[in-house]
Amino acid sequence: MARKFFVGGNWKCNGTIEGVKKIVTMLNEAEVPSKDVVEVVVSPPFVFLPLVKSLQRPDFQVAAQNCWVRKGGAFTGEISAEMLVNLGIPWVILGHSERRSLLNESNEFVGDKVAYALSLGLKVIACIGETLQQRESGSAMAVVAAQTKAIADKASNWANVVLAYEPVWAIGTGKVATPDQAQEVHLELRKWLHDNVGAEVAATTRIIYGGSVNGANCKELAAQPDIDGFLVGGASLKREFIDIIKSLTVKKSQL
Ligand SMILES: O=C[C@H](O)COP(=O)(O)O
Repeated sequence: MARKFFVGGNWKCNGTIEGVKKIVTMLNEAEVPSKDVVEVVVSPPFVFLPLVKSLQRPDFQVAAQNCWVRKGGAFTGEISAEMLVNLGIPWVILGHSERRSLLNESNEFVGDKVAYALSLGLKVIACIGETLQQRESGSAMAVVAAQTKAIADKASNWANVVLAYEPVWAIGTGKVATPDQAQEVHLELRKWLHDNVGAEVAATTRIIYGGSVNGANCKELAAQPDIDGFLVGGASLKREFIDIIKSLTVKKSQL
């Protein structure tokens, strides 16, 4: 089964009502491949989710940027997975490196979150990635394997998981991984899934890349055989996000 190209736009902690409306209008007017070819999911901050969902074109979907690890209740400031389901939000980003590093989310905590969100029927963009220090010390693959294992240990339904490889050193830095660097990790991750979860999951799970993706570098990355799309930060707030949505041409493996 072919893996459908996936492009996520993570707006992070940005936006105003006016700004959000402008981005949605820009995306609504864009000519892009059909949803049978590319799956587009934009992730505004929680407070703008209903607005974006109500204004956005029907072929695009929305994602929350986080949710609580268990059933909601007395957890001031948190948003529960149940609430996302209630609002009809189909996707949630979990384990983003900004949450792992700034809010001390551990591998196990992220694994629990992924499992709980999946158990309620949400689809999950699960983020993993190594720091520069970890890459330079040669432990990049061990780090992403441990992060993936914490998810795999608890995840029930891989059909609803997109794995986002986001090297921390490439996030918001303008320092994108080279297509070869990204492909190398994606291929290793697919092998890890094959050996530890199963051949079917390895063949069908989308592994997307994030970290300084923009309109200029997206095509070469998208041509790599194991890069199944992108999770885009800064550029998802700009017109070039449309170029990224359209970046899938012919895979290197198909040439
Ligand atoms: O979730 C998106 C990533 O953090 C990438 O962000 P960036 O495209 O601004 O580097």
